[in-house]
Amino acid sequence: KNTDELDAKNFLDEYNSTAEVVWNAYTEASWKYNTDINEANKKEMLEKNLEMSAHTLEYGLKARQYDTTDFQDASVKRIIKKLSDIDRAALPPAELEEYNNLLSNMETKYSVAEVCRDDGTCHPLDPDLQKIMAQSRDYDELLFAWKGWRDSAGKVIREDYKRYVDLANKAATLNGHSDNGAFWRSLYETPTFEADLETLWKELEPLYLNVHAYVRRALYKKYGPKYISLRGPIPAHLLGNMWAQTWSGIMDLAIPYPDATQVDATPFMEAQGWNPIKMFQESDNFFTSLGLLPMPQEFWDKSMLEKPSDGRQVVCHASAWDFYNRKDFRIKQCTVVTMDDLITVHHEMGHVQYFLQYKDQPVSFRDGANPGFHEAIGDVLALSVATPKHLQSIGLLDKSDINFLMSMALDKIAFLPFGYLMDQWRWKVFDGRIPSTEYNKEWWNLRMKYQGLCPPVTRTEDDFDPGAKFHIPANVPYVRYFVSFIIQFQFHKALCDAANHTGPLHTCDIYKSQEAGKLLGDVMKLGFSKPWPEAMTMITGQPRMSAQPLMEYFKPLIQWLETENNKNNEVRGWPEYDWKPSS
Ligand SMILES: C[C@H](NC(=O)O)C(=O)O
Ligand SMILES: [Zn+2]
Repeated sequence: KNTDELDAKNFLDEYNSTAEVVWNAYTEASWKYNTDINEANKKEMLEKNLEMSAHTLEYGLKARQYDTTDFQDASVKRIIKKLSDIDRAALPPAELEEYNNLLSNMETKYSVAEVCRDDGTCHPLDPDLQKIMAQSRDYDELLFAWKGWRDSAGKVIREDYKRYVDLANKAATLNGHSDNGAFWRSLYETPTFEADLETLWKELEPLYLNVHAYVRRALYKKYGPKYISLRGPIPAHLLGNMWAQTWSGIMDLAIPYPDATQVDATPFMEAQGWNPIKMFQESDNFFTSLGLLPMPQEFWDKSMLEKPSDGRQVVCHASAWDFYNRKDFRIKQCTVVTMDDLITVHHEMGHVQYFLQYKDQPVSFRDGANPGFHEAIGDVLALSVATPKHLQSIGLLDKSDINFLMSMALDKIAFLPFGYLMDQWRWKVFDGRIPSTEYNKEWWNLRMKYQGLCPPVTRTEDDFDPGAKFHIPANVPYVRYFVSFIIQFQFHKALCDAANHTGPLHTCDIYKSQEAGKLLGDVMKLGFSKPWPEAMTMITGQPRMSAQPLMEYFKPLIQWLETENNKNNEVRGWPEYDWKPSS
């Protein structure tokens, strides 16, 4: 083994400069394919992917030659350790090619899937089916979109997925992990990670049960006893979202005080002629108001901020892109002018801000402190943007606190069980606790256990409902969003303290606070260079994930919900777990 630290430093310099070139080439090809899905672009992307894996393999094997035990420089040790895990590059060439083809085929099938009516008109997920799921209040039309999407997008990738699991596990074991789920969890560098997540969920479950019971009552009023049991699970297609992962789409049914001013800024955005560019400029303005970095001109020149109207097929799922040349950063989003998408704009801009802040780190450190950090940044700013005070200041609405907190809870609290169950399903698939013969049964067992949902129509193993959620065909881990929805409230509280905010946490708007911006900017500059508990301590003064700030933020609503649900003698949970809606 090579114990020469100077030699290792030179090796890492060579790695860094060659990686920037190879990763940039792949990212450009991947962008081209994602914004113009066709065979030629797919071929180019797959070639560049193989070149990237060849580079990862070459340098990964060299990195493994070093024994860094007695090295002085902690960063050199950290990078050598990270390089030594070569992920899919460990697969034999034929299987690597098969794996990459599987991944691009699954993501493409998802992105081009449509649901067609008897009259021949067909609907893509974005914007058509998403709009139906958020706005329709017709039980059968919702069922048409819900079942149609799962038939068109989920069912068709079930066999691909089975093979993907085998290859992902093979790559993981070749890198010394027990299975691919263990590899994904290793990115958090936290031996007690699973126990920590369960502790957080147990603390937050009572909040979720209160929101679930309250929303079930609202849906009962709308759809009646045929379709809703006040002691049973909720049919999964009635929650205002294709995956029932956030519920603000049915805020009109759940609003506590209908005569207090509306909570949804969408009508105001439309009335004032907002367009996607304006939404991104508004977000950029928020970041610079904190003293954070503005988007570079290249961002405005090269991003795709709307769904193209020239017939190109694109991957509409919103994403932020780092081109690893310290200059080029983009967002790809099929933006619609709604409050919901204004929040998503801030989410994606948070990723780009992180890219900008750590762009001078070595490529191995151009990542979030952990994947949850990366997902949290944009949401932290959105917590300020969504406040009545801030929306007023940008000429949008005003309203009562409970209505506002309910709209936030329908997204932030409703999401927690979904964010938690997605990778519980995948970790069990990867470690064999869920065999392929039970993919769908176990998916719905988890959907029932954590979310208190049931399918509106019978599901079988001919279906593959997890495949109808982007991150499954796209091989994007998901527990990062559960982590993000916890830590974003820790960050929010810390930044509000830095901004000398006084009063209840949910009224805090850090807009224009240079102190808050500096705190956040300094953490983003670290990238992946330090273990995330150090980054957490820099912001919050302590190293752990904690549910306390989220509970503090929602405190006024929790009390209101307890009172309201007790008044209605609501059952918390779904003891009638085998109830089914009439179909
Ligand atoms: C929460 C997650 N966000 C994202 O992919 O950007 C989702 O959309 O499911
Ligand atoms: Zn994200």
